[in-house]
Amino acid sequence: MTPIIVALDVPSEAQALALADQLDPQLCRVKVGKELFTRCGPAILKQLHQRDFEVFLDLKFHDIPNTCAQAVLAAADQGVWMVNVHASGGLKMMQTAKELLVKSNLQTHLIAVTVLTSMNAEELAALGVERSLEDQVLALAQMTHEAGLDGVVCSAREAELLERELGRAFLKVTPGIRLPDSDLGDQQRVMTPEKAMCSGSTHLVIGRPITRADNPGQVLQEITRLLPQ
Ligand SMILES: O=c1ccn([C@@H]2O[C@H](COP(=O)(O)O)[C@@H](O)[C@H]2O)c(=O)[nH]1
Repeated sequence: MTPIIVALDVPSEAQALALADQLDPQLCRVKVGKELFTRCGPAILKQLHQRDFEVFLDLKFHDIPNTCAQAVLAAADQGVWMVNVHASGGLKMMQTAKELLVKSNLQTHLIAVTVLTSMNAEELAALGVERSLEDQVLALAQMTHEAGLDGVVCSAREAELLERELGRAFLKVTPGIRLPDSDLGDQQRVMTPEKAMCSGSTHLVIGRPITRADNPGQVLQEITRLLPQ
């Protein structure tokens, strides 16, 4: 199965479906994030499922344990393939969400965001985090693992460390993927698709390098060809 997840960061159902219709569900999954979901609601998930896409609902829940768990359950009830929370919500928040999914017999993958790929070491320090960025990613990933979740969102730069410490089966879902000629935009911890896969990423989240291309379907095919088999 393909490791590529295309981020459909657009403001309307029409734009999201026009993009999806240029992508092959054999070559990618799609990600629905805060912008699209807040504008379109669960209807967009149904439309994407009807087109045979598996969907990562990227709403990054972060709340008290009961509220977070119920939100994760509501997402999983929509039939999404993957949903996420912020690891900084803590062990109990993550455990409660996972337990509710298991009790409800839902197979949706639950992962947790460590440190956003748009952040660098200085910005993390400005939040009062005294550990290095890598140590903070590792500490949050270890907590996520302890809580029984399926994996984390991290940058590809930390994937090798996490594979060494937590194993290959623990998912490393990595945004901040850029082609050599792509604009970085607001991303700071970036890597190319091939290097990310060789560094231990299990899934690549790719937004603008595909969605802002003149021919998104063709760029998806080109990236697929570049990946190690
Ligand atoms: O740490 C994170 C967590 C989530 N994201 C999301 O991934 C995509 C990346 O899009 P690009 O256009 O390829 O930059 C976007 O939807 C983010 O919300 C992230 O970038 N970093």
